Amino acid sequence: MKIGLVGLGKMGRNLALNMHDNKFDVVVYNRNSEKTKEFIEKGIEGAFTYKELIDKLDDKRKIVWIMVPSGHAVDTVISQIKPFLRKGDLVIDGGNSKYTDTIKRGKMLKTDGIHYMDVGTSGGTNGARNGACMMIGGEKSDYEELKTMFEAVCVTDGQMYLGKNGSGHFVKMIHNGVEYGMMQAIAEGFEILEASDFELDNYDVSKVWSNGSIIESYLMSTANKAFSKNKKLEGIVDEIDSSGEGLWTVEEALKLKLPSYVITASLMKRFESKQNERFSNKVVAALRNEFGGHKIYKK
Ligand SMILES: O=C(O)[C@H](O)[C@@H](O)[C@H](O)[C@H](O)COP(=O)(O)O
Repeated sequence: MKIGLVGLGKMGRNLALNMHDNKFDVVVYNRNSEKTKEFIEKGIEGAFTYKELIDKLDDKRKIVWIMVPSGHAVDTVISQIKPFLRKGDLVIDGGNSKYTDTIKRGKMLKTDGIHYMDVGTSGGTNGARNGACMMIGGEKSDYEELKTMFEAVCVTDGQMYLGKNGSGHFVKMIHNGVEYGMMQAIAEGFEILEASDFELDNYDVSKVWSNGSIIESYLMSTANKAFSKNKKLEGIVDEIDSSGEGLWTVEEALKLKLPSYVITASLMKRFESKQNERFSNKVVAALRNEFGGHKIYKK
């Protein structure tokens, strides 16, 4: 099995290295050819055009894994690779696409007999490199064909076939809604600690909470990592970006008329962060930077 990986951003590059370490043949393509050259220097096969990429894949079945930002970029890649694909080939979207877009793309590709698979990928940049969590939607037979690869690049039990096209991205979207709420709760806790007169050390508190407590978690360890570098998060501007998944989760809750207070409030906090100065906003911004390499604004 040979995978053509499109997009050598922070997630794509780590996933390509992870596949390569696990002895899966991977051919990489990136819009900016400098990154492709870096990979070729590391001994990984690269391509500089989509035609070259697809020519280098197995004749029996071309498998192209897209790791580009959600939205327009995914449609652009699909439209550019499609002329080189044939009936039975497989396109995988490993980004954070909106599940409704995934369903539309799957249907559109199906008219030419091209298979589509959605792989919601979690675990941040470190996960992509050393063992990710993947939420997978598409045809079961495609999943079965790729199962050994999913098992190799994910942590144990960290990959799951969830059902038809869209289900992988749907589950990842809700995952991110939960992520918003959990991060916000952690951030508010630290804001209250910070305002108390106990003169608490954020690093110490996040450390003890990371060892045996009920709220011990990947996110708490991430907070501990951020505070180990900067106990008071000095210099971090308290603005939090969002790439869409929280908003889509809230839209879904509204559509289903389900009261989802925490996730909705967490999303509102992000919007509010663009207007007010709050320590809790710095905490969420620092956590996103730690686990996902997302930009933080510095004073
Ligand atoms: O599970 C993960 O590894 C993260 O969720 C990852 O996918 C990314 O860091 C978020 O998409 C950021 O989302 P926001 O930009 O909306 O905070």
